Amino acid sequence: MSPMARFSPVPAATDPAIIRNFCIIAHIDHGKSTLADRMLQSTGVVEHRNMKAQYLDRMDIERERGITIKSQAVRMPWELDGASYALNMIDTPGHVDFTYEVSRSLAACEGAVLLVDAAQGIEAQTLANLYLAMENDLTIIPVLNKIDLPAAQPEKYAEELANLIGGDPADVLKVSGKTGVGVEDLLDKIVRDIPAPVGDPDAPARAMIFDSVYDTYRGVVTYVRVVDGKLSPRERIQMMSTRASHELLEIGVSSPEPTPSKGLGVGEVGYLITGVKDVRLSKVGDTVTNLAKPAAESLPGYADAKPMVFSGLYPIDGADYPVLRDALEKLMLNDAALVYEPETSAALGFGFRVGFLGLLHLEITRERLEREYNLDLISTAPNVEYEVTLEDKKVVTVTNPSEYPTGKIAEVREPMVAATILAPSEFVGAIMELCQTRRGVLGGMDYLSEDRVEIRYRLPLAEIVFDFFDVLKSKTRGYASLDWKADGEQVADLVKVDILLQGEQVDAFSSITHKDKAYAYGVMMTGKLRELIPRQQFEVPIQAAIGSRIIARESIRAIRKDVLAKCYGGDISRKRKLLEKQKEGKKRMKMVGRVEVPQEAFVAALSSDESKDKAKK
Ligand SMILES: Nc1nc2c(ncn2[C@@H]2O[C@H](COP(=O)(O)OP(=O)(O)OP(=O)(O)O)[C@@H](O)[C@H]2O)c(=O)[nH]1
Repeated sequence: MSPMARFSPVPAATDPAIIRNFCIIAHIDHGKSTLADRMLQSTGVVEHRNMKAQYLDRMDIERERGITIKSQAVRMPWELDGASYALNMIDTPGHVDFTYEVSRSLAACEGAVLLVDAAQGIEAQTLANLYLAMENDLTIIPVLNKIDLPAAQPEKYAEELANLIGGDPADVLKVSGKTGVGVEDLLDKIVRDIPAPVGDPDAPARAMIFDSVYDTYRGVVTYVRVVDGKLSPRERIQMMSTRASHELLEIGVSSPEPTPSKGLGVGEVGYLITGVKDVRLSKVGDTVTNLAKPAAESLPGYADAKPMVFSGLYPIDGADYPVLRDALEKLMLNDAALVYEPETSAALGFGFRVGFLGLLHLEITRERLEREYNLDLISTAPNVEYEVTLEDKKVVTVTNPSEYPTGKIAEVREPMVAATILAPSEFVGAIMELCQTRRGVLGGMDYLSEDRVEIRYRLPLAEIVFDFFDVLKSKTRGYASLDWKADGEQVADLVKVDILLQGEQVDAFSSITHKDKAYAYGVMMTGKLRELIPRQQFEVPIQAAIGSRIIARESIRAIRKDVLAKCYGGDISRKRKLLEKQKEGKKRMKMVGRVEVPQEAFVAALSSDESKDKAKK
């Protein structure tokens, strides 16, 4: 049968027996978005000529970076053996920073397509996502992708997959999202293997919120999966956690453009709009019910996402502070994982301390602030959250090195992670060496096949969150993959290193590091600043110190800068111009004590190139 013959319009509010809710889970770059796009095409939801590459990734940054951040749900019609079905595909992000978004999407599905690149095999996030899917009791359909690649080894990796989840290697589907080979078979298999949703159509309505997105024109758009009962337009709904009630202005499905419907019944996935402007009023994990006939019990929710990495964000131009505040408020409407509070820095002025899920989340947030709100920002060196117990037993949580207590400290605890690394076995030595230098403790090791090994380490988050992944990649010629999750905390020998300019502490440059690494940080930072700060009219010592102990020192020699030296004629207007220009330049200087530091020096000293490289991966 030609694919055209299988198109049919989106069915209206639906008998649960014909619904299949699924998501695609994969390691980053294994081709999830490409396959999703191909499915949209094969089911006729998006016509070929309207196809923008990666339809589901709506944000520009996502498209540019080729990564998926926010989950979206799309409904697709499909016919099998003469019967019509409605497939709801829920897109999930693949990057380790966004695991919490994956688990939300999984809870809305009955099945998952486990997609593996046929030239790469199983990777760390394949495993992490598979375990999440198994915890949610989803039916798993193993699929090898990119079989069009000359380097593909479908037989070998089908065996690896079958070993991992059980079953026959011959049952592993082989597809190419790029050419479309096997995609229709996959759609058939989704209909056959994934169970239809079950729920009580006559019970009071219960729908689970798995995503909430702020849209400039429509306000908050909430994505729900109906478990019991039915939601209809114009009725009043209630959010079970807050008891807030709203009128349902619109309810519908994305296919892929939002299409209003007469209601959503058992097992259906769609969106609703109530006119609220704040995503926090439509909290992910909350249960929506009917105000007139409310459900007695809410559905199990999700744990809130916990920020892992903190950084100070400051506008380069202090006058932009209110713009930054409003922009953060708007971003938070759309990103429940983002947390922030105002802070001030002697060096950088007014700004915010912002909590992120990881470095990629930080980079994306910063890029959105700069691009969508036209802001120029400085972000301070990212750090993790420490717990400090003082000798008087008081416990202080430190998310900013400048808050590090000065009193007598009994112990400092740092967050730990359980990391899983997958790599060809020839790299085991190099990986273990790297993990040891990062204060890791080996947890175990398993061979997935003869030449591929899974290595588990417990590591301090602070040691892996910045450049670990880049170093790992370079030590394994790009073959290793990494996944990690939070794993408690440990007591560690940590110190705060301060940077002093002419004896004045510059708060933005303070850092909390392990004692053994403090010296290296001091040398690096003082060296960087010596390069970046222009000479002044007096000598400027730059020092790194732990408490009152100096551990590194550089100095900038004195110079007298005479801007008029070049104008020996008597042209007074030219002289005035030069003096004006110098005044302009001064505005962009920050005074640290008596030392003038150009804004750019802060930006350059604080910019970490590693993090940018990492975000691109
Ligand atoms: N040859 C070949 N390349 C493919 C195929 N599917 C995807 N690719 C390429 O693989 C790369 C990654 O594909 P994406 O679809 O962006 O991967 P993804 O898993 O969605 O990535 P994230 O959204 O970041 O998790 C892109 O360069 C695609 O063009 C395929 O079937 N064959």
